[in-house]
Amino acid sequence: MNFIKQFALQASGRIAAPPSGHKLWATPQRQQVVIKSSTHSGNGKHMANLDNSVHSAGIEEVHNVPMSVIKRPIPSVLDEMKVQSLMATIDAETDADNVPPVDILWITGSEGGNYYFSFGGCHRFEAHKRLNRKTIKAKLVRSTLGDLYHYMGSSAPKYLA
Ligand SMILES: Nc1ncnc2c1ncn2[C@@H]1O[C@H](COP(=O)(O)OP(=O)(O)OP(=O)(O)O)[C@@H](O)[C@H]1O
Repeated sequence: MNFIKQFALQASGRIAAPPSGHKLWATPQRQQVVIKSSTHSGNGKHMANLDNSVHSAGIEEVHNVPMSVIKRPIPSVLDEMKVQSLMATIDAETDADNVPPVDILWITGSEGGNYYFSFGGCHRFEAHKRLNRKTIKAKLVRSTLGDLYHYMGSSAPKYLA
């Protein structure tokens, strides 16, 4: 746990905190998953230049985040054709890098647990889910409960522990 706390403490501001390479993830349930991160896509293209949201514009590091740790509190309204099209793109190994990483809000709870919230990227998320992908490419946007309130209003949790 000290190792994980080190990551959390080092992180400040809207940056992807962990260094490149393997990262040990902890969920509130204390599950631990080793995943890989990189600043480059598989074919060497620099992902940061492909599609930056306003939230992740300054973040270059891309992580393979386990789908199972991502909370999506707001149901998606989906365009079925777009989901199907994205599934085909993601499934075609050579085209997969055309799909940019989603943004994930990373919040550290008051007792040190890590929480990963996602609001946009509805079609990319759904496509990964239907393809039974275990992970999704994402940029981690260091966030607070205040940021969560911005998305969820009074439905936002008052604390995360
Ligand atoms: N076959 C495809 N269909 C749709 N988008 C694709 C496809 N291949 C690559 N992309 C890229 O994937 C990204 C999809 O992002 P987009 O904002 O359109 O949807 P989303 O974020 O997944 O869902 P939403 O905007 O509804 O939350 C775009 O950058 C788009 O260029």
